[in-house]
Amino acid sequence: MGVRRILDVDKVLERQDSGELKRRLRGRDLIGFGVGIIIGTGIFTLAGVEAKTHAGPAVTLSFVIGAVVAGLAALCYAELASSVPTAGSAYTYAFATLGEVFAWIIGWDLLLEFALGAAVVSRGWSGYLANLLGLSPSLFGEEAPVNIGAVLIIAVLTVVAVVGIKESAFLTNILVLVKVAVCVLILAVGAFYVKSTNLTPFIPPSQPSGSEAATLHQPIIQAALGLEQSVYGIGGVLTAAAVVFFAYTGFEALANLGEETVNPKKDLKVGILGALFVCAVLYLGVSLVLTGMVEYTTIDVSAPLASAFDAVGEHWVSALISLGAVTGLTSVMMVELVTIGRIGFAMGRDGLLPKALGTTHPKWGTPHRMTIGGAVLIAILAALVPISELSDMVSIGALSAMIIVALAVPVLRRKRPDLNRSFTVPFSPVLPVVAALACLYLMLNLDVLTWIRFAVWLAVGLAIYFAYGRKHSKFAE
Ligand SMILES: NC(=[NH2+])NCCC[C@H](N)C(=O)O
Repeated sequence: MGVRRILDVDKVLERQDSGELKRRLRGRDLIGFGVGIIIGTGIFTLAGVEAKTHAGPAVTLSFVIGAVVAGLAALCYAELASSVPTAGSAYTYAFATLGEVFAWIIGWDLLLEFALGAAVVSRGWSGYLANLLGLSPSLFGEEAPVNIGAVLIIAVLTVVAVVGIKESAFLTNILVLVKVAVCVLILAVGAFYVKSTNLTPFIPPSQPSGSEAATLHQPIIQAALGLEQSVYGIGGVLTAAAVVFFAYTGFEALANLGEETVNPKKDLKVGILGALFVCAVLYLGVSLVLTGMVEYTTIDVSAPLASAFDAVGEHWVSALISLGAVTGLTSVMMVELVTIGRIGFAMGRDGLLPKALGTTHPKWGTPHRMTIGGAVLIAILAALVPISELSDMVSIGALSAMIIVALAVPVLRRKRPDLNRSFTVPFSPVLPVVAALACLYLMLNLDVLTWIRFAVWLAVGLAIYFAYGRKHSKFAE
């Protein structure tokens, strides 16, 4: 009993027609949402930071590794999202394959990923805006006791998310056009300033890291095996790959839009794989241009791309980059808020969260209670806590959900061979297992402190499940 409560896939499919959420999204909107949440701080900041500190010019290789792992996971998401379209994504897939307690843990994990994603990005947004408009750092900067900028942007975007999915898609599409244009501009202008001397040696030789990092800040695999700490070399490229993986996370949000897509069987797979592909191409280009323009040891980590263009006298490009970053981060938060609403809605509908959260607004057709509730928590967090360094928590959350999703692919094929699958991962079960192992490997390259925080989060989640969800679940009735 209990642990083995499994949600019947046919029940999930029946809900397709419940009409609680409104089917208003087309393929173009999904690509917009996908690119909207994917391109953000990862490419604007982390690429430069990791080139300087871990990988040198080979940070482009780290982005290739990240793209391959994200691509494998995306194939698995594409299969499940197009065969079992739902607002719950990984949470629902886990419910249909592994059972309720796993579903709860994954749902809890996704809430962490998307809430922290929004909170971390809102603080970054506030800082960029302050730079762009010369606003006071005591209200908008990291040192602000209450980060007003972060709260304001979350509040505004929450209104849009509540009013409608079509409105959210419209705003996201516009923001995405601006940020993609800025990325293309970086490539077009930057290409003229690439010097091959900056790119050689492409993989700087491995060297002992100057300072011994405290155990808490070592990759858990290094700490566990007592490996010597070093930077650059192949090891540095892999460490950087785990960090820049953050840049690819977020595409999973599309799998939460299955009940709002006009033609989910066709459009979800195209959206997930298409958005990731577009972003990967841009990332590889931008990271190559950045490391080709600036000698990696001299990268300015506070604004790597903008200062690279300032250094060559192209100040107009650097101004547009700041604009691209602000619009880019706005769309990331927009999609995070939309997604939080759907995940909590799906969990509330099953009774694992309060049932009131699992309802939609009669007029707007959005999960308004969960969206507003989630946004309030995000705003409080972003206002008061300097959480910028928590981006690794977002990655660990995304990676662990990806592992479950990858494993759910072969499990669901065995349980329900009859399902109408409009897309299938090639070479299952080999490819899904490789995907899961690759995600696990990147997780092991995240630091000890991130693992401890993650374990605490999951423990709190389990406690809540046994105190609340287990009794209130629809399956307990
Ligand atoms: N839910 C998430 N994974 N959110 C984080 C998205 C981060 C985005 N990929 C970036 O580079 O800024």
